[in-house]
Amino acid sequence: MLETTSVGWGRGKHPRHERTNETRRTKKMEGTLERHSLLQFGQLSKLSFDNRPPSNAAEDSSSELRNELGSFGTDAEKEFILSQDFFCTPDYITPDNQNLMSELDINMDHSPCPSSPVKLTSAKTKTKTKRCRHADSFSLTTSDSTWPSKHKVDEQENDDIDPDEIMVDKTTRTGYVSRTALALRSRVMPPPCLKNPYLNVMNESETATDPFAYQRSKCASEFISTPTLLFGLSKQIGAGNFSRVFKVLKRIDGCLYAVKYSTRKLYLDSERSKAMMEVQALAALGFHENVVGYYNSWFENEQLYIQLELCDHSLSKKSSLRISERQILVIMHQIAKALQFVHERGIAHLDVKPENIYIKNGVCKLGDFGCATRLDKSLPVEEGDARYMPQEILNENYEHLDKVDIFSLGVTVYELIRGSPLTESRNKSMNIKEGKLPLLPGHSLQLQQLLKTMMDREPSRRPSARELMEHPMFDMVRD
Ligand SMILES: Nc1ncnc2c1ncn2[C@@H]1O[C@H](COP(=O)(O)OP(=O)(O)OP(=O)(O)O)[C@@H](O)[C@H]1O
Ligand SMILES: [Mg+2]
Repeated sequence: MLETTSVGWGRGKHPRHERTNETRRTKKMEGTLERHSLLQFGQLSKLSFDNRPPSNAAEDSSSELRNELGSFGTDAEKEFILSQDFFCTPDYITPDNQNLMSELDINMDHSPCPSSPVKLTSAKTKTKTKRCRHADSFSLTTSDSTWPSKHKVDEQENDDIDPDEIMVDKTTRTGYVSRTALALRSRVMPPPCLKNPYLNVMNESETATDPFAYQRSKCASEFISTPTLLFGLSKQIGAGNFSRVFKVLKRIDGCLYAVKYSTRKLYLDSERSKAMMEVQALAALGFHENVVGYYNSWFENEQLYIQLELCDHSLSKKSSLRISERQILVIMHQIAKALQFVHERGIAHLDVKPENIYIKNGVCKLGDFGCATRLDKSLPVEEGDARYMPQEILNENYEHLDKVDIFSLGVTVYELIRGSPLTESRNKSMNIKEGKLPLLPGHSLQLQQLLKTMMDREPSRRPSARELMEHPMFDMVRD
């Protein structure tokens, strides 16, 4: 069995006992939801910034999702409808006739905010504090019109707080901390603020030209209201070993996204830092059409949420279908492009497999950067799914981490050609790891030869992603 081949894999993202297809199937069947425990409106913070407009989410209309949800009938299906509770308040459908502007007017305090607050003792100055505080809470309500009434009540109850508690700096505006902010902070546990280790690999000019660098660092320290409230309708579309993925509608822009969240609660800083590696890798990489787009991430209720570009499905859906050689070449070429991009930024993916390759409008996107590490071995190596890993990784030889991805892509393509999930037979998987591929009837010898090289036992003999891209086999699919 495959497990026997994965000796010494305890450190990986995929524990040995969770590697079997059976377990995987069972996991994917888990449609029930831990309902409201997530929405405790506490312990949240914003890690990064919405840094790109959605590329196409708008075209996938919200009404489509509403229709899909509306057609659910059975109890099992209703389970999924309940998943809406995950991401939204009970009024999860934004009323069509809402008049946002007039609501803003009602909340708006037109009084000027004092530019330099001073210690307030008189009734008059107390009023000033109130005004300023109103202005502050206005900014919250504009960004989140569904700010829970529970919080509003809290604020009113706190109305008699001694201004001394509020004015932390008596002379400068920058030192002003509003009551809203104080109330928020009392419920917030910010994530550890770390330097992005994946960004170190970029040369200075690349970092300097990162158009979002400023916003990222600025927003890393910002607190916002419960971010899941920003999302309306939702429906589970995937599950991994430690995560679930939802298709969600973002209220404010009306676009659909995928939001992945960790099923395990991350109580320790070390656990949170580890989970954050995935978003740090995504953020450091930036945009590439063959890499799943990253928008935002945050901690809420000790779970990490990642807002991603929504794709149609993963390639694993295709592994039961017969795929033509041309389609195979398209997939290989597009993922080789993604790998070239990732490797050039000094990063290895280390979990390339059909489940982690998504299709959107016919374009392949590499996703799930939960195992991403640096090629220079300055970060810990956490290997992906053992079935797709070459022997050297199992022997903890990390000299050629980029070639690990090439090997995994070879196995992925081999699996797609076979049309059935990889066998868990030890003998067969050992043969693959040795580069001994059985003949693949109906496919060109050139393709089979290429796969054999990609899965060579000796990593240095495998082509690099760039070499792969330039292979003449791909001439017919190059755009
Ligand atoms: N952006 C997305 N668009 C559409 N579906 C997605 C997206 N991200 C993830 N999925 C679906 O959710 C599944 C699980 O996601 P992902 O692989 O990121 O989770 P994971 O817990 O890291 O997985 P594992 O550790 O088991 O590899 C994917 O196989 C895919 O089917
Ligand atoms: Mg995955």
